[in-house]
Amino acid sequence: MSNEIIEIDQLTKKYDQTIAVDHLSLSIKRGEIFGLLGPNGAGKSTTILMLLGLSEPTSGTVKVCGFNSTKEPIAVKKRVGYLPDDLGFYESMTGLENLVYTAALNGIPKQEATDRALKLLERVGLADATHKKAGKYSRGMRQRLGLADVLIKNPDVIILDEPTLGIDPEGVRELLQLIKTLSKEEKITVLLSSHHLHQVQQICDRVGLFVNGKLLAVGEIHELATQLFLDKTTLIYVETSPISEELINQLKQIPSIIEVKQSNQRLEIYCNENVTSQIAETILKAGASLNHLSIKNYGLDEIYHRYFEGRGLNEGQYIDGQVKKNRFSVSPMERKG
Ligand SMILES: Nc1ncnc2c1ncn2[C@@H]1O[C@H](COP(=O)(O)OP(=O)(O)OP(=O)(O)O)[C@@H](O)[C@H]1O
Repeated sequence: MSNEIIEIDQLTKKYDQTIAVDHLSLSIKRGEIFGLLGPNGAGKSTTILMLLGLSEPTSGTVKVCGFNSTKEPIAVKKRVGYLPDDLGFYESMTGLENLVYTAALNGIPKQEATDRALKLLERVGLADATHKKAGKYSRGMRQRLGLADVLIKNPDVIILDEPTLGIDPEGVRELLQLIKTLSKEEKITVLLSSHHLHQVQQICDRVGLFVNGKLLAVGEIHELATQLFLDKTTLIYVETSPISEELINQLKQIPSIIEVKQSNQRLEIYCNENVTSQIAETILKAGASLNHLSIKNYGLDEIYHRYFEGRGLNEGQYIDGQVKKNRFSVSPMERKG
């Protein structure tokens, strides 16, 4: 089997006047954890539905494990586990019974299903709740049961839509760690659709920034910053005095520095690598005092805020006015994390 588990080629979906997905091309490798990140209405759910063979593309193709999702949806469904954001269980059945039921739907013999379900309940930290009714599970427990439920058929790919919705921060950390461990140990490919930048940043190997049906950028987080900000990926804050025109010009001579902005006694220096030592040397040589120096590499929330919320250095890159109105949710707690 090819190393590319998900292959999307020029995928397009139109609903009347709306282009929900617009000539999307993307490949995801076996064992990769890929974050599909985008504001409401970006086209994430539509893409997932086409991947699962539940919605027909207007044009283009999508293949999962080598099978065309549109033409061979049953083969695709056998290999893909999908955890929607509003998963449902039989409330009066226990965790174990729910898993065995799903296994039966997937043609797994009863004894094998029970053995596998018990192992999975242990794996997702629900061993103590094996015989408890699903209706009595907390939100976090339900999500973990959901994960066990998608894993029971031994999928090659799992698609998770906002898997941490409604879970407390500790539960979120545990669930994300569990997803990561499972993916790495079992070589399961994970497609994680989310608004939560910090969570995506914690576990994804690569991220696609999706807006208005198009992928604006795709790559590892540091690559995204480079793609979106044309190399102004590192920001160094300096407090020094006195700040003279001459000092600013000398700093601009350092090769990796792209822009120097001054506000009062503070300089914001945009560059494409860490040049703190050259900056310190230049300031001290100029006879100025160095009071503060710190470096900031961009995480996803800065990437988002700089790119979409008017703080961008390259504001001409806005796709259209709508992009600015959209918001990803970054809770205060996530920002701190
Ligand atoms: N069945 C449908 N009929 C008409 N338009 C639709 C339909 N489903 C989605 N759309 C439109 O397609 C666009 C993409 O929607 P989609 O649900 O894929 O976005 P999303 O990124 O999943 O958003 P969210 O994060 O809110 O779930 C939106 O403009 C939406 O209104």
